[in-house]
Amino acid sequence: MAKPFSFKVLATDGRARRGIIDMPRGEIRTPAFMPVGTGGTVKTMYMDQVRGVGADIILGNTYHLMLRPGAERVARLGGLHEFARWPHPILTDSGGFQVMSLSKLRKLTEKGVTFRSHIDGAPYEMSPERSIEIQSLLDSDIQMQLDECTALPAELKEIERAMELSLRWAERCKTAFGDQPGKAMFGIVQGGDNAALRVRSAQALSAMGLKGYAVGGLAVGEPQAVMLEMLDITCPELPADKPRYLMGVGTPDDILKSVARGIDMFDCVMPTRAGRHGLAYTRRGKVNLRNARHADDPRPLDEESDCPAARDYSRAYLHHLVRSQEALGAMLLTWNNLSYYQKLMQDIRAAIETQTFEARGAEITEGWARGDI
Ligand SMILES: CNc1nc2cc3nc[nH]c(=O)c3cc2[nH]1
Repeated sequence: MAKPFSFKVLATDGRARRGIIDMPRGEIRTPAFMPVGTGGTVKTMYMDQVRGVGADIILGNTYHLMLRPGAERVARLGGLHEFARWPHPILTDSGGFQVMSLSKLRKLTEKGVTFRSHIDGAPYEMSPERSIEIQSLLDSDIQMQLDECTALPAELKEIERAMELSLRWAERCKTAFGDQPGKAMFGIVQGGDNAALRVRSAQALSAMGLKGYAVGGLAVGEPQAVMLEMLDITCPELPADKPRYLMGVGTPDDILKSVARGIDMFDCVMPTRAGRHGLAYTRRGKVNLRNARHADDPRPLDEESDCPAARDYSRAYLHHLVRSQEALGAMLLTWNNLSYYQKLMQDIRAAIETQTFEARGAEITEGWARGDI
């Protein structure tokens, strides 16, 4: 019998929580940052490196994998962990968000979404049941419900319609998921920027007794203040003994402020995407290696880092690689960025354990403000 899914809060500091999720494929130290592994790969990284920077779990995109190479094919080849050689936990999103942001000719009804692939125009339909089936074929450890994320700003009645549809789809996903020992299906709170709808969504999902809860419908272009206000409203309505996952977030500053409001899990393409565009995250803020000011700078990004990409290469060399569009440029900067994000999470976890989260957060923020010397 597989070890059941469990979440324990080990320490709190204000509303911030230090916890641990225990699953058959390993433990997830929270607050956790999940590197995005869109098509079964964390772009430009070997999985050993992803593990090496301290990631306990990665995110896989159902939409991309169902289109190519196909969920049934991945299942025939032993599942996503085997396919991508990542033996630790994987969370897959449901695909709904990517359908609405990437696919063509999409139509959404009570049944689900129909759409055409952005790759070859082939027609697909995705119901809540099919989304869970695909995530199970991928052998995903944490599966997300199919939902409808409303783009903001939106009319109140539109936000309400999508929130209520997402609740009905949560019930259908819970039924379709059934009882997969050692795995979890998370619900997703919707409700846009409306407090009453957020509360209704969170309370209805909490009543379903799910293993974890995501806060969706945010990081869709709204100001940070609106996102944080929605967390202030939503988190208190979710069970304190279950993980809370803020989807698609975010910058290091977003993460600090969201942990302070009770969020335990994050995913964001920023560190990986920025790495491919010549941007480095460091404890002194962001450094754009495309900038000519780095052309003769012999210093590494951060001499104190334990990541070779940050410690062993000059800015001049990184600038050269980025300007010449050498693959190694994207590789080293992605490595640096993921290492920085994991170090940030490690500092956050340690600060909560020692009840120094607020002070540590202020120190980290000052480091960014000091800017890159
Ligand atoms: C990058 N921002 C962002 N990525 C998201 C992914 C999501 N998936 C499912 N449901 C969501 O509401 C949702 C919201 C999101 N915001």
